Amino acid sequence: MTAAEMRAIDGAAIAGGVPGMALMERAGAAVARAALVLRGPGGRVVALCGGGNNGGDGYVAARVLAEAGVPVSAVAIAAPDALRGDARAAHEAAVRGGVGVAPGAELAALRAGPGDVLLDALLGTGLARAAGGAFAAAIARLAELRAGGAKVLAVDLPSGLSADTGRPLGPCVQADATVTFGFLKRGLVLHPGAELAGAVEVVDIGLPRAAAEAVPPTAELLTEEEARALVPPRPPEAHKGDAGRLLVVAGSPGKSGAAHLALAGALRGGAGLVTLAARAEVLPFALAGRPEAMSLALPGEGPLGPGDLEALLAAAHGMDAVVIGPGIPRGPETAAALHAFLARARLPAVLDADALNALAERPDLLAALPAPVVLTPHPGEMARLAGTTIAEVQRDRLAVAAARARAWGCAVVLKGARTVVAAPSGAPAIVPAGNPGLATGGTGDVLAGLTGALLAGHLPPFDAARAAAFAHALAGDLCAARLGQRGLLASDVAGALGEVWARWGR
Ligand SMILES: NC(=O)C1=CN([C@@H]2O[C@H](COP(=O)(O)OP(=O)(O)OC[C@H]3O[C@@H](n4cnc5c(N)ncnc54)[C@H](O)[C@@H]3O)[C@@H](O)[C@H]2O)[C@H](O)CC1
Ligand SMILES: [K+]
Repeated sequence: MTAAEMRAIDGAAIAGGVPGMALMERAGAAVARAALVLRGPGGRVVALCGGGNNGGDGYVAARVLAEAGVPVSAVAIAAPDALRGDARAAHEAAVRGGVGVAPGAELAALRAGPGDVLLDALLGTGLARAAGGAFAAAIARLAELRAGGAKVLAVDLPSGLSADTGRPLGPCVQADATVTFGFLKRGLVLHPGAELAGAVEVVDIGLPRAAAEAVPPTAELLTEEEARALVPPRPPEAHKGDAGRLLVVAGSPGKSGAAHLALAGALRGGAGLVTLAARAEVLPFALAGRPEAMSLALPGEGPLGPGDLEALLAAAHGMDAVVIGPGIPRGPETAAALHAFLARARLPAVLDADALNALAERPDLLAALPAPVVLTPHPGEMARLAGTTIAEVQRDRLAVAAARARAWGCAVVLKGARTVVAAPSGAPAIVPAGNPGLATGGTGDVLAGLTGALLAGHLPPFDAARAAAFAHALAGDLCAARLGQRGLLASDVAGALGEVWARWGR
């Protein structure tokens, strides 16, 4: 959920007769429970409270702990007389319940260490700008005390983190754990928010189902079970033609490995028959150790261009899907040739790497293609295709992927930490698997081949893209567990796809 979506659900719940104070009570009680889990023997709890409802949750948690006899106090980072509504009531109840509330000025004198828990109830989904003044000072103090051994428990989300993008707006709390209310916020799943939040617990605060259903999600977290369900089991009587025929156009001198890895991804991805089309000099290296693949030499030399069109169309005959891009020889003539090929072959296609770079000159051509297309850009390729910068792409990966998928009428797999998969309509999916070990040469080629294999197996493009992105990330996690992130190679990831299928019973 985004902050606005949470506000809408909250509003619908209150309009539907659930008092806001009841929500705040459950939120605060859940925070109190989590604080007891984090607290060490004899530890104290201190709630640092802001001026909105996030602060109100902090006051409720402090009161609940005081009622349970836990040593607890609060620090008012926003002056209590400026509090309104439920937050004001929560503060008053805390004071009545015996919670000592110190003014923000006393923050510098606050002591906390091992065993103690600091509640970050400064700012939640109401964050509107970078924290400054007393809020920035409180965030800095939390970091100092955490360095001294105290634990930080974030209320709803680490203060300073954008609930929508996963990026801090300015100074931001680093938490050990976060208790979030009702639904995961996007920012807790996307990087770097996922690290800033620590261990995230989603708690039910009694938001009615009807209130939640009134606000359809605009992003989905893809679960392993959902990804698995996208991949159909093989029918008992399957033959290799049913499993799909895939054409892979990949590789050039110096980049024959890209073709090799795309083939590995395609074969381990379960394509029934895989054919590589590449310049003759690429084939011996690309096919080495891959006797399962077939091949076709593209006559001519240099960049792919109009001269390759007839040979590629002949190769595409009878195929179910095509992967184009990993390591292809590219020149100014390549974009038009690829477009002509896709327009005439009318095959579901995965476009990766240099095919994307070629099309960056004419991304408008994508919208008019006759068959479904999956694009698998990394942030640099996306920036070129979208005519923007990498920083802009990374600032809001979900929004960029969704907007480009809509504009180009394609499924888009925006690779990187927390891969995002978007379709021309509907909510984009976040893939909560994968690790930095996948940031190594060739893993993208494996993903392109794998996605092509699923497309060739007649999965709709968004399903193929989501299943492939999850399976690939999970294979990367299985490899990292064995080899470390540093030791992981792209070819290991292709091999580990087999373990993913075995785990999924596919
Ligand atoms: N989702 C729910 O159903 C429930 C959520 N609860 C909690 O409420 C907060 C959101 O509360 P809200 O009052 O809208 O906002 P905040 O407390 O996050 O912010 C308060 C206030 O602070 C101002 N502000 C914004 N940015 C800054 C800044 N950088 N520095 C200083 N002040 C800033 C802004 O004007 C805000 O109004 C949610 O996260 C949950 O914790 C409910 O308690 C339970 C139901
Ligand atoms: K917070």
